[in-house]
Amino acid sequence: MVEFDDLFRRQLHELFVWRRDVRRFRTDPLPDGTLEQLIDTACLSPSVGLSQPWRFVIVDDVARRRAVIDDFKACNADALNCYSGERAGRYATLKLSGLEQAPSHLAVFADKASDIGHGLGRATMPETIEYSVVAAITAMWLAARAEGIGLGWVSILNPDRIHAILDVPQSWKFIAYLCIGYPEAECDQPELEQAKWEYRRGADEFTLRR
Ligand SMILES: Cc1cc2c(cc1C)N(C[C@H](O)[C@H](O)[C@H](O)COP(=O)(O)O)c1[nH]c(=O)[nH]c(=O)c1N2
Repeated sequence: MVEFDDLFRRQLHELFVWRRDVRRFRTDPLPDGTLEQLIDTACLSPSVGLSQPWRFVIVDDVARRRAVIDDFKACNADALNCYSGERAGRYATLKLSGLEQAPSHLAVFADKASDIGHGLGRATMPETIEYSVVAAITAMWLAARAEGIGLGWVSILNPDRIHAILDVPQSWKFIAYLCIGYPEAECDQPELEQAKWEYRRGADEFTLRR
């Protein structure tokens, strides 16, 4: 039996407040085994039917990393074209990935074909496989922050292209490309809020009672 006290609860809250999506990394590598430990922790996450559909690809190969960076640049240029006027100007100033500096790259997929869990819980909602992988990424995000490690989620990518670059099974659906490393700075405010792109709203805006 494990119990958590008030100090732990306060610190856990601070962990939530100080977790950031990080785009600005120091280039020094993580200590050996750190990434594997974070993956171990992520694997403690809930998953539909205990399906454990997360699949992790540690991307060390320089040519594959370069191809991912090129894909990000192309997708980000396309994304910029979707805006006009002042919003476009602001988008152009945003830093939306730390791919060039982050010492570790981790791609995360959902295995749609795995029989682990025997289909429990997903007959009516097959997308719960993807939800389970996102739950694991969130756990990893918090676990990393607790170690002083930053994580940045990059989604401005072409999933088919990432699939080809990383040469993974067809049944794997691309979920996330994560940049991981020590952050240049800590902050309790989202970078997009600092850049006045969007602001964090109160929970009452998103909560209904019925
Ligand atoms: C599914 C998904 C996908 C992305 C993100 C997040 C999530 C959940 N975020 C990070 C996002 O911008 C960030 O979480 C919010 O701005 C809030 O900031 P904090 O995470 O609280 O620092 C993100 N950030 C970024 O710079 N480039 C990106 O491609 C993405 N993609």
